[in-house]
Amino acid sequence: MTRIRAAVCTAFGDPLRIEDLDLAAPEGREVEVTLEACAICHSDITYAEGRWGGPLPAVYGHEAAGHVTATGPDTVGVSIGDRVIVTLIRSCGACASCATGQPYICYTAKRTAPLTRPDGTAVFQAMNCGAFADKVVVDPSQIARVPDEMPLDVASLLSCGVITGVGAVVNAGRVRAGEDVVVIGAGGVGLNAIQGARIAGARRIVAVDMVPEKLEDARAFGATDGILASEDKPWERLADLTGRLADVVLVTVGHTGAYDQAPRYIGPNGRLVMVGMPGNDRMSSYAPDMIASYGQSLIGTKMGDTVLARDIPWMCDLYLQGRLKLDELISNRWPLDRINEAIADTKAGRARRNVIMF
Ligand SMILES: N[C@@H](CCC(=O)N[C@@H](CSCO)C(=O)NCC(=O)O)C(=O)O
Repeated sequence: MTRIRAAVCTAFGDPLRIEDLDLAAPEGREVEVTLEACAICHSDITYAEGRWGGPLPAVYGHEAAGHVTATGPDTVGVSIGDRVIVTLIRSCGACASCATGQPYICYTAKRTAPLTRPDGTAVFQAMNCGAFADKVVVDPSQIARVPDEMPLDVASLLSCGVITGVGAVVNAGRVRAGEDVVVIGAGGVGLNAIQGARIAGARRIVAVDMVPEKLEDARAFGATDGILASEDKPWERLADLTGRLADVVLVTVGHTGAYDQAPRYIGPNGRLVMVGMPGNDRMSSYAPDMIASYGQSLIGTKMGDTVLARDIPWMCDLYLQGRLKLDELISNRWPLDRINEAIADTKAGRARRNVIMF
């Protein structure tokens, strides 16, 4: 058992409270990772506001990186000192999802409960991580090694926003060279979808956002064009710009309004890739006859359909070659004590990624 400092949610919607907690020692194959950085993702905010439910008290945070400081008695292939990212993708390796190459939708992996208050009260390790804390204990399936040349604050972004955006394009959307791509939302995930489309060789990459400055950001990450979502019938601008509808449309924000509009941008045989996750029970509507008669597909994706052992090495290489922008994604670094200010800044839509440094 180790004493850690963590940001704890005690009531949905309230500021997180910095508390000392006890973290159990790693059991079985588990590993303890001392964190250097954890970025704030909109999913942390959705949980902290109660829009996805879940037990309380809880520690959120799931986009992290650090180095391994302890291993369980049965851990294999991981050494103390390894520099790793920590993700929420916990996979058992044996269920139907894992056996068919989809560890990102394994829902059978054993849940651990390593967190307690000093008085013994259980604290929920949200999203399998609880990484708004200076240390975590996680399953080894959740970690991936990163090269020594890669700073860990930058590496932390790979744990969610980058793999979700790039993976949605490459793994889920299967964008091919020469296809036209629309990315709705140019925030922390959308910018990565945009650079994923650039890496995949898309012809036109059209960013759609409510905020003009975000369309400028989008261009820096590879967008060829931008459409202001606040315009009347913004989808009509697509044909003006490119002369055709899109092959692939990605919704990267958790807004049902964006999902309602998305099919308007898709051409015959096109794919709608659903990435952003609205709160529970939020609905969108579609015209099924159009989707059927134009042979279109709706594709849901969690964590960019990422297989860590396959995808993290190539993304690290692309970063080191200067082809995957990561440094540019970090807006600010914050100490854990100021996490509520960092969350407010993320909620205000000002930041690409705010990173908590331990
Ligand atoms: N509506 C769902 C929760 C949505 C969901 O799947 N959230 C993801 C976080 S997205 C990462 O940015 C998740 O992995 N949640 C935790 C988990 O699956 O263990 C619901 O009702 O739960």
